[in-house]
Amino acid sequence: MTRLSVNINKVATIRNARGGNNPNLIKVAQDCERFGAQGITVHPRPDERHIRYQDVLELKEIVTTEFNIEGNPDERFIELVKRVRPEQVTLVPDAPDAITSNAGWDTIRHADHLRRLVDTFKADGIRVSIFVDADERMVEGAKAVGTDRIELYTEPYATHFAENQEDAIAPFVRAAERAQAVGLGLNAGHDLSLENLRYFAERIPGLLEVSIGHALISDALYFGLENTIQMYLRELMIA
Ligand SMILES: CC(=O)[C@@H](O)[C@H](O)COP(=O)(O)O
Ligand SMILES: NCC(=O)COP(=O)(O)O
Repeated sequence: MTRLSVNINKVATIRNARGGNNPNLIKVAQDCERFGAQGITVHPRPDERHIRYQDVLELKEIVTTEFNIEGNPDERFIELVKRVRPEQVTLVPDAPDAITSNAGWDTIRHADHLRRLVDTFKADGIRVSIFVDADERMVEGAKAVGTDRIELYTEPYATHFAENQEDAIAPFVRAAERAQAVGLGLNAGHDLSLENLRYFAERIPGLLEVSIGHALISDALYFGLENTIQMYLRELMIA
């Protein structure tokens, strides 16, 4: 079964627009869980433009499903994650000024750095996932540094899905098969949506978790949060 982790970055974006506490991030996280989400994902960025470091500390107190913290492992991020000890940390190679995540790690070039990070988080009992492109060499590189899981960066899939679904999914199937062959757990995320999720989940072997934020929170404007989470869960309920 593929689990749904709701990324609540965009809820914090709206809250921060007015400087107050509306919408209340803590309540939204609790409601996501109540409505069926099997995890909560946040991606604190150095400029705290949406999730603040303080949010992560407060969320740790109330999240009862899987808490997944994503981000670029700079010193502040490492310290935060080790303090919070979420179920999972996802390492993402974001430039500080990137509008959003736009690539996976080069797991071969950065092998030593990644190995040290994996070791430090695993020593605290935190499951580690490494964000990678759908490239079998990068999957093998991730395995070599000792990570528990990888997260496939799905933006290229989402972009090409409208033109040619089979071509869009093909590298992701190959990467997933490689992950299975080498014994890596598999997550996926970025730009997954009601349009492209079922096709992806039906074809990707061993898909353990998807984290979805931008499209899901946007859909919630039209369908409401509870309905929207149920709609995404239905897309994942496949034989
Ligand atoms: C790691 C990843 O794929 C991203 O999707 C990220 O979590 C989204 O970040 P923003 O919400 O800042 O675009
Ligand atoms: N890891 C991906 C994630 O958390 C959400 O990405 P998006 O759905 O906001 O593109």
